[in-house]
Amino acid sequence: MPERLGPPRDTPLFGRVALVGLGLIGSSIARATQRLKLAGTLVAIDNSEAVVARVRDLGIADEATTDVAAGVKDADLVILCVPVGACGAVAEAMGPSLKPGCIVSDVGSVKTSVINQVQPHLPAGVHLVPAHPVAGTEHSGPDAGFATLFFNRWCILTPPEGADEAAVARVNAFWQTLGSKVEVMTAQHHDLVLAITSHVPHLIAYNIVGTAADLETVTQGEVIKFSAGGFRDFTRIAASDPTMWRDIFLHNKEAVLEMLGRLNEDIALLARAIRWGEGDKLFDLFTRTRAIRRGIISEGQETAEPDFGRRREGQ
Ligand SMILES: NC(=O)C1=CN([C@@H]2O[C@H](COP(=O)(O)OP(=O)(O)OC[C@H]3O[C@@H](n4cnc5c(N)ncnc54)[C@H](O)[C@@H]3O)[C@@H](O)[C@H]2O)C=CC1
Ligand SMILES: O=C(O)C(=O)Cc1ccc(O)cc1
Repeated sequence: MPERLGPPRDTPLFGRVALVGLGLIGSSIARATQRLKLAGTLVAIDNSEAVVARVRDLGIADEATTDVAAGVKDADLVILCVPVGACGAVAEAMGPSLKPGCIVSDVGSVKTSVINQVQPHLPAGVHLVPAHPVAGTEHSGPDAGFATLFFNRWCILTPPEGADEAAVARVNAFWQTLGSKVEVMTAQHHDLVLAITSHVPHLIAYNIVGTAADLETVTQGEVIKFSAGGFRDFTRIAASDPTMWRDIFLHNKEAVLEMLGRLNEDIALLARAIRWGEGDKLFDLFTRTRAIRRGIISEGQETAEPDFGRRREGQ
């Protein structure tokens, strides 16, 4: 397995690529696209003047603008890298400027809602191929991105029924060139899987850090001083961007509530086992979960170091 991104391409995969939203994910795609020469021209679009100015300073795109309609004009590939709740408004603003044959994709952590928000605003002949790179950190903004973020990570494509196969293949090739392993599934299935593997874990982290902060009998100093590994890991997750995560929960409501219901039932069973001294029940569960963790590591999905350590591999 190669440890680094491949060499730059002789010919770009796409002519004009427009990224909307140059935060952690958008700026990581920009850096990798530049390094691998995946685009003839790379356009950065963000509604924040400060972000556009920073992108120019960093030199991670050929053009940078706050004008989404102008920025996507003549684009062959547009990737929405904004919070999921902003996708509909961006699609509405850019729809009339998209050229026929253009591929519109995104990186949202929720898929059904993004498809429902975006599809109605796309003119005929424009292809929607939603994507979700399952890679990230708790940091945000254009300075947080790095070119190797997607290397050896999964990227899930959720093409709607009847999606243009050639467009799906091109988006697949794009993510593979960024170093991702690509899997295709329905948006509904994606939202269910990610609810339990990503969304509910983040909710638990936000909750436990909030609960610890509200305790009256334990001081904040003690929480910080005696943070064992588990709590420290939760605080990293709970430092993730509030706008992004608010949108994820509001836009994956059904799946998250379904998984939370299951979780509540299972936590009640654990509480009962503790109350009644049923050590064998606790032991059996902890043995099963240890095997799951070891399976994840041996499949190479997780390194000994957490995600943010990957930054040291280089920009
Ligand atoms: N942060 C993570 O670890 C991951 C995030 N994602 C998804 O990627 C997307 C982006 O997340 P991040 O890069 O972390 O966020 P971020 O907060 O770092 O960047 C978002 C950028 O979008 C811009 N923006 C917001 N609304 C806009 C609009 N209406 N028009 C133009 N620009 C707009 C903001 O100014 C900001 O620069 C989200 O949908 C998130 O669910 C997916 C995988 C991992
Ligand atoms: O920082 C972490 O541990 C993450 O879980 C990053 C992350 C956040 C959102 C996604 O949709 C995918 C990955």
